[in-house]
Amino acid sequence: MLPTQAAFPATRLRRTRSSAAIRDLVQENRLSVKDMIWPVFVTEGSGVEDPVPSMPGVVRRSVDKVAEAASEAYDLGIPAICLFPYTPMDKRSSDCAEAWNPENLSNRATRAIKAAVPDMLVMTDIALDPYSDTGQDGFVVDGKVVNDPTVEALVKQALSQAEAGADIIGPSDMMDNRIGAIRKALEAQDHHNVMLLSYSAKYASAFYGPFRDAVGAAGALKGDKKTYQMNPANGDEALRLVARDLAEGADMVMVKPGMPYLDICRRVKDRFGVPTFAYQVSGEYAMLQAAAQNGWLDGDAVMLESLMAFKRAGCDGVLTYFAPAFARLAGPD
Ligand SMILES: NCc1[nH]cc(CCC(=O)O)c1CC(=O)O
Repeated sequence: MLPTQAAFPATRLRRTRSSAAIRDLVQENRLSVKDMIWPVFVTEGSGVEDPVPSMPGVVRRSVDKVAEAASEAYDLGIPAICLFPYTPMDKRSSDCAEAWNPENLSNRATRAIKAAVPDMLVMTDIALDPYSDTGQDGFVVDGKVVNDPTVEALVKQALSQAEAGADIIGPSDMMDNRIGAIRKALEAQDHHNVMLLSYSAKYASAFYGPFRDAVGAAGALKGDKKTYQMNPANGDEALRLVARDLAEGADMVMVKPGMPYLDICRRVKDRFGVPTFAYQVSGEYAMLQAAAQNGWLDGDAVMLESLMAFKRAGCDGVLTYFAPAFARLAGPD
């Protein structure tokens, strides 16, 4: 409800913008590194920091370097890291068995982080695209991504991640019934406190391009992901997906990408009042960084403004490649 405002000059809305002190005092939202999850790419080898060309400032790290980066991130105040593996091509296959190998990159990185910084929250990704020879998030049969056999595989993947010590499991695959199936399996195996942060409203977006380069899925991917990821034209459908995932046992939900979908963030937060995250995805990061590198935008300023937009849209937190840069700029709270 908007209060009735007196007419000018009794009301001058510029009064509360007239100094830095008053602007701070009436500021509605604040950014904190405590609300950030840092996505990190993991690759084979040791001592490796391999730049991702389409994401200036982002590298793929070998497991030892991931553990080192996790310690530094923890010291910067970053509470959570999300792991994405660059699986070697010879370990990608049509049965995607590497996805639930206890010794796969993601699981080794989880254990290494937990050994180095036990209090860092580790989030892992559920989907088959880093392990498949098709670049699709599920099994492909007769040219179609099949739902139910994929969910069986995702359950195995989730259990192997929980065994490795993941705190938060993030199903990004967009199959139907995966949250319920994973939750049931986690409970049955006594992983009662493993959290599910569901990529509930994940759109079939062109903003994932640099990510697919980073995990080596771009070359393999034939076609698109439109039979499972959402149509960017839809909003109501996002609410149905969130409602469904919560009913199946999701603890937290996500909207992805972030900046072009802030209306969805706001609707989800208002409607459900559950922990709501946005993923400021690779393409959003890439376009801001590219413009900043060209001197066309002030990099720090647009980083801060874009991150603030998520808070204003109602998000409790954000997955962002900017997490360390933000932390260095803003300092711990
Ligand atoms: N399951 C795949 C996955 N998990 C996270 C992202 C994108 C993240 C980003 O662009 O930063 C994707 C890409 C896709 O769906 O093709």
